[in-house]
Amino acid sequence: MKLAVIAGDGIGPEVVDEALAVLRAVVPDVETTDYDLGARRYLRNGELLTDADLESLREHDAILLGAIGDPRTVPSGVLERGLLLKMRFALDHHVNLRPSKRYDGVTSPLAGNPEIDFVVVREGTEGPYTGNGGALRIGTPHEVATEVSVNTRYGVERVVRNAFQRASARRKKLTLVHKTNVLTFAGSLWQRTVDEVAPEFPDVTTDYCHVDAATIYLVTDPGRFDVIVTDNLFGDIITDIAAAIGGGIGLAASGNIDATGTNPSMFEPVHGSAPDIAGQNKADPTATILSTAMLLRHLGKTVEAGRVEAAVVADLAERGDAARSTTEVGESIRARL
Ligand SMILES: NC(=O)c1ccc[n+]([C@@H]2O[C@H](COP(=O)([O-])OP(=O)(O)OC[C@H]3O[C@@H](n4cnc5c(N)ncnc54)[C@H](O)[C@@H]3O)[C@@H](O)[C@H]2O)c1
Ligand SMILES: CC(C)[C@H](C(=O)O)[C@@H](O)C(=O)O
Ligand SMILES: [Mg+2]
Repeated sequence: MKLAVIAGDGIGPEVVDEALAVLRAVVPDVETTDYDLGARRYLRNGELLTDADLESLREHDAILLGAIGDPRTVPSGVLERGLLLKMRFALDHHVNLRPSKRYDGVTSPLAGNPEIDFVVVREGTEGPYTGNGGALRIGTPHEVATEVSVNTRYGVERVVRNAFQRASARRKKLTLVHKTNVLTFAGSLWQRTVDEVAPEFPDVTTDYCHVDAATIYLVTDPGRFDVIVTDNLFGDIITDIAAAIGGGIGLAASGNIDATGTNPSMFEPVHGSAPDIAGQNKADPTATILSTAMLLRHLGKTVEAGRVEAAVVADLAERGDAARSTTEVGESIRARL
């Protein structure tokens, strides 16, 4: 198994260290290649993600990433767009898979500590993320900025079909989250695509929620969701809510998947570089460890993935509220493998 490792910025290296130690314990012969990508390299030589980096990343079975972005030293968007999004787009990571699950022993901030178990299939290569737009008369009172959302039938259909497949393998309910009452061009394309793919999955019930209402239901009635399919930006926003209700951003894992298998998929925590706690051994590495389990499962290493998940589940069941350091959590999970 050849794994590319991008520790990245802020807490990235801290959480990735713990995840790699877990991974090495279950797959001792994993071959890793470290990539110096992120703020340090950008500030040193201006490089973000070169063609050579991409070519080399493609030689791996999968990519593990910590976090990208260092708002204290690099202007917002430079690393996020020029590196992270460039990689997701270049490697055609169209399925951004973000499960939300409240594990036993974890307390949700929601009243009654409800069971939470749904998956967001976030489109990963289109929407308002494509960089299609611009600004005129910058800095003047007449400045105009546009950020165009790109939605193609091809791009929407492939994630919708992927989401149906996942729903069919789960509780058989698919909810489209969008804003069809206002974003009528894109909304119509998404809704029609869901309606047209639905007959291929007669066992799956479909539902629709405007994204604003979805934020209500996520905190009042998360049990109504099984699989959510949504666009890139709505998916970004609701998966931070999904992380929070599931017990915290430190537990939320994700996969950026090229479902065709042409390019290596990339696994990373949902959270960012958390500059407020970076370098303090405070970040929870659980999200990155669970992302590693997703990576193993994606590569067909189901036994190893199951071992990692079981160790995390056992640790969470007994974790309690006492604050633990990054390294303590990592050690505790490894001890339970
Ligand atoms: N995929 C990524 O690499 C990714 C994702 C989100 C944000 N970012 C970038 O990260 C930087 C910081 O962004 P932000 O502050 O909006 O979001 P963030 O996710 O980094 O932090 C939000 C809050 O969550 C906390 N947090 C995050 N991860 C945690 C963990 N593992 N354990 C405990 N607490 C944790 C932080 O301390 C902070 O209070 C920005 O540059 C942003 O663009 C990158
Ligand atoms: C850093 C940013 C580009 C990224 C996104 O918006 O996809 C992040 O917020 C995430 O959720 O992975
Ligand atoms: Mg986000």
